[in-house]
Amino acid sequence: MKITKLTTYRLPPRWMFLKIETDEGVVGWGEPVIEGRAKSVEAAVHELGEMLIGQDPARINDLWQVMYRGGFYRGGPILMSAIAGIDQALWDIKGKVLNAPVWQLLGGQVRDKIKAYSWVGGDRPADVIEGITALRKIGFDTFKLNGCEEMGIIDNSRKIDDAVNTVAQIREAFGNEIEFGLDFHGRVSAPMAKVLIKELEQYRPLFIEEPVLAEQAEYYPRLAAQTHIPIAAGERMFSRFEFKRVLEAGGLAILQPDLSHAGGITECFKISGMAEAYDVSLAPHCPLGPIALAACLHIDFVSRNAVFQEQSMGIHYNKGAELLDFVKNKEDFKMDGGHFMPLMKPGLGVDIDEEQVIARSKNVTDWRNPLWRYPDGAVAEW
Ligand SMILES: O=C(O)[C@H](O)[C@@H](O)[C@@H](O)[C@H](O)CO
Ligand SMILES: [Mg+2]
Repeated sequence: MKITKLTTYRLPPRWMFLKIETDEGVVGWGEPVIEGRAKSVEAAVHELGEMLIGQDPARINDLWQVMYRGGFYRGGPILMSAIAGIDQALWDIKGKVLNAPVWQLLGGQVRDKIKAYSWVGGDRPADVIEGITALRKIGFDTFKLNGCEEMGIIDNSRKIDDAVNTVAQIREAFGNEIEFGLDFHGRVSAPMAKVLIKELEQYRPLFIEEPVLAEQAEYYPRLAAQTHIPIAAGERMFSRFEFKRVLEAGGLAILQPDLSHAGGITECFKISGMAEAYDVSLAPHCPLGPIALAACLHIDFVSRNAVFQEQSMGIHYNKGAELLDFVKNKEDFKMDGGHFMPLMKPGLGVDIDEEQVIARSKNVTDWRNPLWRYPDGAVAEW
């Protein structure tokens, strides 16, 4: 079998799908994208595609090494997201050829179901509580919310109180019948993270995510040393060579590699094994579309240290398309009591509605993340 064509489709809300065709008619789908830089990743996919045309799609490990090591300059969000989507599509092809779901090819299930969590938006505590109440009705009991708005490098106690007040009201409303992670989203400097974490300790959030930016990862062990709250990060780390450093330094209790940013299934399966060796859990990052989610689920079902799975149903970013809009077999993303069941169809197990993809890929507006500024005009971390 030989790879014959790569076609990319940029789609609402901020996704990109990749279709890889072969000379025997077997097709694989992937989701290479970095939110806000879809066109850059699209260019990278087609640059890397030049090395794939005519190659045997079954040789995933070799093709991965060719794409990664074949370039003198490597790594980073754009190239690793391009490799990720191509890798997902190659695993999709392999599963279809061998008539088995990817988790079966990776050694079979390690669990029967995986807990899902849902984003809950809202700027005021009342909105957040309303959101959680609605999501509980459809089976979720685990949530994630932004831990704070923009936060000055050194900010005042009112900003801290605002952030803590939301969390206090959530605990007040629901006690410990629910759990929630707080995503600091890299918005917070190390000194402010120290203060915020200290004040939040008493409310026992399930985890605190990206308490500081990945480029400040040396603070993760220091912040972990001051708190009992598990620290999570990983969505802005792009290969096992980056994850190696944070595992070695310690401090992270939860690794959150993104299956569409960190080199795909091949790379994230290795990362999950590395994390297990350090007794660190895995919670793949996934605010994206159905192919990215499927890739996460295949890793969840073969990684004992996977603990919960992010998914984007109803996420505040999904304007213009919802998680399963481009999927024919919506029922295969089976949920039971806030847990995903395994995808059973061959390959990634996602049946893409190509007609819809083609139609909706025409004149797509490119999503950009907001550019925040402090009151004094300086750029703030979003
Ligand atoms: O944890 C999450 O889902 C993320 O932090 C998410 O909010 C961002 O990755 C966003 O997608 C960036 O545009
Ligand atoms: Mg995050």
